[in-house]
Order: sequence, then C-alpha cells, then structure tokens
Amino acid sequence: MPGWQDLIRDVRDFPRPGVVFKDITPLLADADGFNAAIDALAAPWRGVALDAVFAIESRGFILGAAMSRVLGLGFVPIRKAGKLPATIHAQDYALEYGSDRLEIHADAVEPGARVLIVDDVLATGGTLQAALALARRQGAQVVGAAVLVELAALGGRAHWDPTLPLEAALVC
Ligand SMILES: O=P(O)(O)OC[C@H]1O[C@H](OP(=O)(O)OP(=O)(O)O)[C@H](O)[C@@H]1O
Ligand SMILES: Nc1ncnc2[nH]cnc12
Repeated sequence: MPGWQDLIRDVRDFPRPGVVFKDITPLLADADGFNAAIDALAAPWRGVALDAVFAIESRGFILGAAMSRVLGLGFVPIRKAGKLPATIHAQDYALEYGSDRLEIHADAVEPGARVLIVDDVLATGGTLQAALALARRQGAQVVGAAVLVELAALGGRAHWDPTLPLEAALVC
C-alpha cells in the first residue's frame, strides 16, 4: 500500500544539474498523506518537554506550523534575510545548491526555553547547523531537531551536535 513517503517526488537536475530535488508539494496537496507525514514527524517528540518549535523558512514553516499545532507548542520563525522587523541575530551558511542567511528575533523566546528545530529536508546540513547556532545565540535550549527527509548520502548529520537527537521521518 502506498504511504506518505510515495507522495514525495524526485525531480532531477533542479535547481542545478546533478541535484535530485525532493519535491514535497504532492505530499502537501494530499490531505491523508500530509496528515500521516506530520504524525510521523511528531511521533518521536510526543511526551518530550518542549516550549516552542523553531521552523526554518520556507518549506520548514509548513511542517513547523503543523508540528506546533499537534504538539501544542508556540511557533518561532527562523527567516531568510531582511524579513524580520525587530532586533535580530543573523547567520550566513552554505546549502546544497548555494548560500544564504538566516535570522531570528533576539527576543523570540525566554532564555532557556526548550525548543525543537523543524525543517523539511536535511541535505548537506548547513541550514540546520545555522539554525542551531542562531537558536543558541538567541538563548534557547535546543532539545533536538525533526526533519521530514534526510538525504543520507550528503552527510548533513555530521554538522549536527551529536549530543542532541536529530530525528528524520524518512531517510533516503
Ligand atoms: O541541508 P542543506 O544543504 O542546508 O539543505 C537543506 C535546506 O535546503 C532547503 O531550503 P531552501 O533554502 O532551498 O529553501 P526553501 O525552503 O525556501 O525552499 C530545505 O528546505 C532545507 O532548509
Ligand atoms: N535535494 C534537495 N531536495 C529538496 N530540498 C533540498 N534542500 C537541499 N537539498 C535539497
């Protein structure tokens, strides 16, 4: 029987030649599939003491908002450069097909708040590494990270803090 995993589409040579892009839009468009994917993403975190989800723009927002809802947590956006209006912390980083900058509001949560970082894809790991650094600079206590898809061959997990759980709902 097809599962939610089968609704993720591989698109070759996007956005650059040689990249196999994991397209989650067919999954998001399927009510049952989306629901099952969020259940799988949330499962390791049920019963864990958490205060907020920190989600990474932009695909991470879609999953992070749903995770906030099912886990009963606040939502904090980690945004791309120049979008947040108040005082920020910023972090430059490299990703599979380029480079970028992430930002967070300096007052996003109280110091020591227990947070879960959420994103859609773990590829080379630069994005998650930058989000971890930003969350810590902001004063949050990062409890772990949840990603929907881990592209294991790209080795992104090596950039994560090995003392913290990094849960992937699907490892490719
Ligand atoms: O592990 P890495 O190599 O850092 O790559 C993973 C990141 O790449 C994608 O973000 P992208 O910046 O393409 O943005 P989007 O969510 O706005 O589409 C994806 O949503 C992850 O955040
Ligand atoms: N191969 C990939 N597919 C989807 N999102 C990504 N983000 C970074 N690499 C990606």
